[in-house]
Amino acid sequence: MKIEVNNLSKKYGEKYALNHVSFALEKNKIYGLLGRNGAGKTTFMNILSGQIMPSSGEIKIAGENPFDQQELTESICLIKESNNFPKELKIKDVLKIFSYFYPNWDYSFAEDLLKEFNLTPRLKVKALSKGMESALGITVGLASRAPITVFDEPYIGMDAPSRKRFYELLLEDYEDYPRTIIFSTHLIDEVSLMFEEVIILQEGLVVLQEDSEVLRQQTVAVSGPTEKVDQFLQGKDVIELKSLAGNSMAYAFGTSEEAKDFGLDAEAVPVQELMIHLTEKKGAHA
Ligand SMILES: Nc1ncnc2c1ncn2[C@@H]1O[C@H](COP(=O)(O)OP(=O)(O)OP(=O)(O)O)[C@@H](O)[C@H]1O
Repeated sequence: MKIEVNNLSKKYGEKYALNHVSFALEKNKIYGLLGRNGAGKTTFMNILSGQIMPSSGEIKIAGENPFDQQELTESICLIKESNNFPKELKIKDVLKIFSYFYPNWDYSFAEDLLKEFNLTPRLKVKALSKGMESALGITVGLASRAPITVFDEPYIGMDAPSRKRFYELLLEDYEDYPRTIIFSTHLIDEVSLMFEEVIILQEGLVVLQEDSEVLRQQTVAVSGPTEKVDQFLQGKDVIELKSLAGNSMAYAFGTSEEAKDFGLDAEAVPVQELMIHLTEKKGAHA
């Protein structure tokens, strides 16, 4: 489902959490929604999923204004960082309730996911550890197969192997059942390879929206003798530069071909570094 965001704002008092942003998300793509604390990511995801109203502007889903709550509920699954489920419910009841909401719900996939994450269906939500509660959120988010699935830092408390398994399961299921997935995270380098497109917010503005492959092609990490690195960097937008004992390492906008012409070693720039750089330069790449 295509999502069009038109001149969307959310104001709290005098402060804009989102400041007249416009952008579009294509259907069946995995988006990374990135930005520093307070950038407006959660605000956007909450408006998209109908949890809060915008101050002005609109979001259209598949060309329509999603006024109808039923339509929204069926189309969008938002899994937040915490408190996704009533504490008194048992896991099996959580799954039952969500299976009613989502027409594409896959019962056997949900059961497989419970086993995968060692979740016992008769346990109450209040008895779960943080990581187990996150795993339940992920189970619901994936089994919903909602055309728009939104994960807002969904893995709090999960250990690294469980998170890795989650990313693998998401990609496997997405291959078989493509949908629009919006993923907000601070663990950027852990998941950046999964993103097909990256959107970076800063202080309520979109400072970058770019195809991940294009980003990878347009930026380069170089290393070599300081003199050569300096020559290569002439006239380029430098993301980061470190020098030690006659050698330098730099992240910059440029291609690996150019870097190799200078006789430098070239690799991809970690998306996390790019995000830090772009959100330091206020208003850059608007
Ligand atoms: N209910 C609220 N009342 C007042 N201000 C709010 C409210 N919700 C969000 N804000 C403010 O709006 C701005 C954007 O917050 P938001 O939670 O969307 O950011 P975020 O990018 O999700 O941050 P984080 O990465 O820390 O989760 C922040 O300045 C925040 O303080």
